[in-house]
Amino acid sequence: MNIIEEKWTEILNTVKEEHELTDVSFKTWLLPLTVHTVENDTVTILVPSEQFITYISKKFTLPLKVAISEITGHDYEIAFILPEDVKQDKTAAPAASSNLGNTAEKANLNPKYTFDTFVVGSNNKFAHAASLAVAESPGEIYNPLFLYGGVGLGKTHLMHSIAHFILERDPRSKVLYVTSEVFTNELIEAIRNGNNTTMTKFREKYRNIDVLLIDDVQFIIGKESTQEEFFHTFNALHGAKKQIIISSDKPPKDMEILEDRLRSRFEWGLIADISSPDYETRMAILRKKEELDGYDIDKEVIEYIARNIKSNIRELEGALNKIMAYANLEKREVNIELAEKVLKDIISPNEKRVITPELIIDIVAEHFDISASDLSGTKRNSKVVLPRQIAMYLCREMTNVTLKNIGKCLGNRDHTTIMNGCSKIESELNKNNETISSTLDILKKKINPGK
Ligand SMILES: Nc1ncnc2c1ncn2[C@@H]1O[C@H](COP(=O)(O)OP(=O)(O)OP(=O)(O)O)[C@@H](O)[C@H]1O
Repeated sequence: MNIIEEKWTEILNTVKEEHELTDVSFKTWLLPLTVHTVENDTVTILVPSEQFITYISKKFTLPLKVAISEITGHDYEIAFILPEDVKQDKTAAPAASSNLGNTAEKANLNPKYTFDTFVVGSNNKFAHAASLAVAESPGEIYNPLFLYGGVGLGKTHLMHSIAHFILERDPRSKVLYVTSEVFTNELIEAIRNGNNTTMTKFREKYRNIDVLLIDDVQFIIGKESTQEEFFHTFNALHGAKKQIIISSDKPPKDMEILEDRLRSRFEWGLIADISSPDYETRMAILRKKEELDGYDIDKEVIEYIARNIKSNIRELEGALNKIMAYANLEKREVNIELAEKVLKDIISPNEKRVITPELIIDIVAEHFDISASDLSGTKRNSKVVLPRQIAMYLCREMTNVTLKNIGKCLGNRDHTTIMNGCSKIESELNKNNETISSTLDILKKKINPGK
């Protein structure tokens, strides 16, 4: 064993300390690196993944060189090699330092969605590494970063993680996270006001930032003026080397009615997908949630959930929450019998999603960032009234449940209240209220992703 191999752990730890790498960066980039050869004063380092050799070489060549020199007292050149090129001795480009943005503003982020709480599995390994690379060097390497995957698989969680990471490193950075729904609604509002000031304000908000994260971009596709405005926003930010991160339910090539000029822009940077988690990842996610929420649950119960809920992590977490809520309410022990009882509506034998008022209420509440009990409660402020009417409307549209029973699920309201709520939404739709209609489209898709 040569001195570099002998001191490899110390070298990596020195890079970590001197460059203040977080544990997640250290684990993702440095720990997987191993010494391949040391010859002619060159250390060749084996990088396990092809996708990130450019990033690793750009980011870590110099720090590794310095750490090696400090620890061994001797200067070495650094080269990188991939497993498939081991015999061909292919090397990568030298390093450059990174440089983050400046001035202030905090985005609207969920504090729980960070890299630390994100479980990495084979389904999201690439998307996670791509997100971390962008978080570490916004605007520099992969621009835009386009994340895609099915409903509830962690796209939003990753986007928020990137935003938190950037803001933690540089609190002055202007980071803005919005759903495409918010972008569309603000644009509709600005156009509706019909004066230049509101449009100028809208443009200032979206173009005068360092990092724009736009979630669920599929919902702006086909909306002409939103697409047009987004195109110009994209160009302005990209041209100024500002980072853009986009999420969608499918890759740009499969977005049928996407304009070609936007499609090609979406494909400029890096496209990374998230697929459904395998059993081990589902177990790890449930374990993580158990740890974060301070639960102590029987392994059998966790395994039961992981075995039966396969394609949506939101549902996976929802199942655990439901069991815990039920156990608390009924003061019952959390065991497999309880899990089977509580989850019987979710876990149907043919795995078809059963659309119930409870499911609709949960999804509407989450969408509007309020609790399900707010929806069925008696509060009458603007934050809950519209979501409640929307929940009533969707329950009637998407289930065969009677008005009376919908009323029961929504805090024992009588059937005329439900009818009135539905009529309010219908009359908005008749007035071509685009905001409500796009919100309903999004919610229907969340409730019934297969449709
Ligand atoms: N790998 C993961 N580790 C831990 N939690 C995860 C992971 N992936 C998803 N989750 C959790 O699952 C839930 C749903 O994830 P998220 O909202 O990010 O999905 P999404 O892909 O954006 O869904 P949608 O298509 O509906 O917008 C969140 O509570 C999130 O924290």
